[in-house]
Amino acid sequence: MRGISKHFGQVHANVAVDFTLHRGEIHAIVGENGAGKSTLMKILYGLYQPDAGEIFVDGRAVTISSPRRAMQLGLGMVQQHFTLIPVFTALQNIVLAKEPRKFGALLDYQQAGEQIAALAAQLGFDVPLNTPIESLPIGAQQHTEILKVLYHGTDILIMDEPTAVLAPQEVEGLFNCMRNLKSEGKSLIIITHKLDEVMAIADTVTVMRRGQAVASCPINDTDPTTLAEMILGEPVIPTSVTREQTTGTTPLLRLENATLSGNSDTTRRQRWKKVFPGEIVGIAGVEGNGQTELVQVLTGLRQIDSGTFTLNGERIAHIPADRHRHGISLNDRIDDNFIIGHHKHSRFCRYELLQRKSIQRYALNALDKYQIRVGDITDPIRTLSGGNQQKVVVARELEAQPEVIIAAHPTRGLDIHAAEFVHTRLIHARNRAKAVLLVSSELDELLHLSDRIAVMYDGKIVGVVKPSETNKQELGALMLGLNSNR
Ligand SMILES: Nc1ncnc2c1ncn2[C@@H]1O[C@H](COP(=O)(O)OP(=O)(O)OP(=O)(O)O)[C@@H](O)[C@H]1O
Repeated sequence: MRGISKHFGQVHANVAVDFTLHRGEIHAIVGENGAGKSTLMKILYGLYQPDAGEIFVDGRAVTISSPRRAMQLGLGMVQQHFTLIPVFTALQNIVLAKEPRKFGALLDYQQAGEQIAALAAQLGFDVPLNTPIESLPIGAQQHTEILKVLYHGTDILIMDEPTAVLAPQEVEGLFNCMRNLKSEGKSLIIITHKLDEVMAIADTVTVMRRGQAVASCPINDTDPTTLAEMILGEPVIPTSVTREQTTGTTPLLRLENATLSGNSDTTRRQRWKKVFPGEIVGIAGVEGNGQTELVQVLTGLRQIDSGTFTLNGERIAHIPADRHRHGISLNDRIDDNFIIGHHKHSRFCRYELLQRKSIQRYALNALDKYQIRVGDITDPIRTLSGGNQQKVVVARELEAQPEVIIAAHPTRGLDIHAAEFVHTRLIHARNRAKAVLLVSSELDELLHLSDRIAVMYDGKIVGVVKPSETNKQELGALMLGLNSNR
């Protein structure tokens, strides 16, 4: 890609970007939220047209007018938010738009199924091909996306933050798959905010800052500190927050012997849970072990079948795991998204009328505080980069002075700087005697923030440990149900 530029209104998302990918290379793209990474890749995949610049594939100048054209050129993309059809099976999704036929007209799923099962086995994927996508865990959905892209004959695979939704164990599986594809001569582009992942998987790294590609080098010529500095454009100064001694003794949130029937016939049994004021309780677990249901109960989205659940706080913040479904209203304005759920507050609404000026002032203030860069505050929130959308959710929830904070993967998709900012805010909330329940798939985040970590396995809390008295190995074992004697 040479001299690629793209603007949206006032925002210059890409400014004269040069980007080169070699055959058989894994190339990482890093940069702050809103730096222009997704835009560059969407241009390569034909989702956006550049204002200026040229694209060459195999040395040939090409115009990529649509994803269909991109696919013809051997380009495939797994986007931040999957594009699968929930009610279709994995197999139906994979073959969509390239259905195998026999006798010219009849669909031949069997032949396609065999071919795809062989491909899945080769990559080490375990995808139940005949299950509807909506019933599959997120890791299997991602495998389906990858299989779909490869089934369509991809030489260049683009993945936008593929690890953001994966548990640590699944990340290793994805990396193995990437290495396999590379050894077959395929070329891969991965966008990620995690610099240890860049160091582990990439051959080359390109750094983007404010729409420009500011550096590109072999991975052996750099290190995480240098990369972080290039991303920010200034030396990284770690912030430190003091964890104050807090003394509350009345639990703000308590579950006792609570049971909840799952969607299938499993019974979720929460043995014990209480969160004192001024405490961060981390919830660790491999996805699908009851964390989602726990959050649903705590936020009132589902009722328990038996046992007790008490909540002593009045104001509860909820940072949901799936921001597109539960966190924001994609087609609504950015400023309106800042007050969803608080819109009846006298500050924003009088005589049943929204107070536009006051809402805008509030939103502008939050944008500034959380360093969210936007073109126009009245634009639909879907025009923001993924990380900036997440920042809006976090800002809205934390700025409402909640007493209890239920945060599921609050830093998912955030750059290092923004993630650190959110961590600081959660610790501040804790120091001010708020109760925080933090669900995260990142053990480092849990160990860094939590006062206690509860590990979930098969719908139960199988252990509660203090970060100072445990380590990743022990947590990992508990998460796999191997050691539940604590
Ligand atoms: N469809 C669009 N309409 C308007 N603005 C857009 C659109 N798509 C992207 N932008 C803007 O372009 C800029 C770059 O966004 P982009 O999604 O490329 O960033 P990114 O580096 O991928 O960020 P993140 O790490 O948060 O995903 C942002 O300021 C974003 O708001």
